Amino acid sequence: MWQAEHVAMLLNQAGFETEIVPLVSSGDIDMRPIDSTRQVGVFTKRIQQALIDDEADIAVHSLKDLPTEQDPRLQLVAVPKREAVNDCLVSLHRYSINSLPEKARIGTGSRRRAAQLKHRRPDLTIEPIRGNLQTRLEKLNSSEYDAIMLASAGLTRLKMDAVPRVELPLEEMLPAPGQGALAIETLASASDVITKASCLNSIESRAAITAERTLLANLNGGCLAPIAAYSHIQNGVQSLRAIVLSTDGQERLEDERSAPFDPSVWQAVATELANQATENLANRGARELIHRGRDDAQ
Ligand SMILES: NCc1[nH]cc(CCC(=O)O)c1CC(=O)O
Repeated sequence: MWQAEHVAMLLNQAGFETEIVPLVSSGDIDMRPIDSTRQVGVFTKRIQQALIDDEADIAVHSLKDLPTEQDPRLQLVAVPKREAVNDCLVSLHRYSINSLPEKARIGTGSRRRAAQLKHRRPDLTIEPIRGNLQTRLEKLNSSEYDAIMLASAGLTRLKMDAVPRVELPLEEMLPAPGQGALAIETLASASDVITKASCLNSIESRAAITAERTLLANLNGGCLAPIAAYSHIQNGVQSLRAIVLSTDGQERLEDERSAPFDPSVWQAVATELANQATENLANRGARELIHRGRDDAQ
């Protein structure tokens, strides 16, 4: 709802009228772990269906939740300027990764977060956790966990500034492809809406998430593999950093590269960065790591 209202506000500022169509996704209702027994798109399918059924003109998603495979009936029209991309560690004691007590129990359902944490602290125990932010924070308070890991963007959007959190630097915890960005989708045939919604696009955020998501798609990672990627543009240069890990965090492959950013060919630059990173990681065994991770989960 925050995301939809935020986008409505941006559209209003651009002079367009909006109406919110509240929807509930299967990912909101079904509290089983999000694993390979479930389909992709648990947070986005219901919202996309509203476009197809003409219940809504514009879909607003967390970009991180949007599968990389594009439904041909739909179009990713805009990526607004990205917010906080990093993850944070939430605990009553404001632990950092280094100061967590020996063998602490950490709540996360993300293999990417678990693997990066275990890489630094093999002694920690990872426990699954699901539910919206409020539910997860209640579980922390009832001391089922010593700490939980969350995207900072979620806490910031919900103005949960009172929650004791330690921001994790990108060197310790690289985010998921698309983390902290929103995705605005429409029907591919809705040219009028496409023209209006395009004004919300940030070309730099779009270029960054394109590099991250192309890498994810190239590696066939889906949303479950321990793959982290972060791209951004600074001083006319686009950089891409990517990490692939084994689920236990013991093995870790990293790639970092950059290229001059040119807005007129942003898509080619982003794709080329991702393709080169993929090739380098694949040559070092990334596909095997990802494959093994899949078997671990079954
Ligand atoms: N389905 C989980 C999800 N999808 C997007 C966010 C956070 C906000 C974002 O990354 O844009 C979250 C929660 C989390 O990872 O803590």
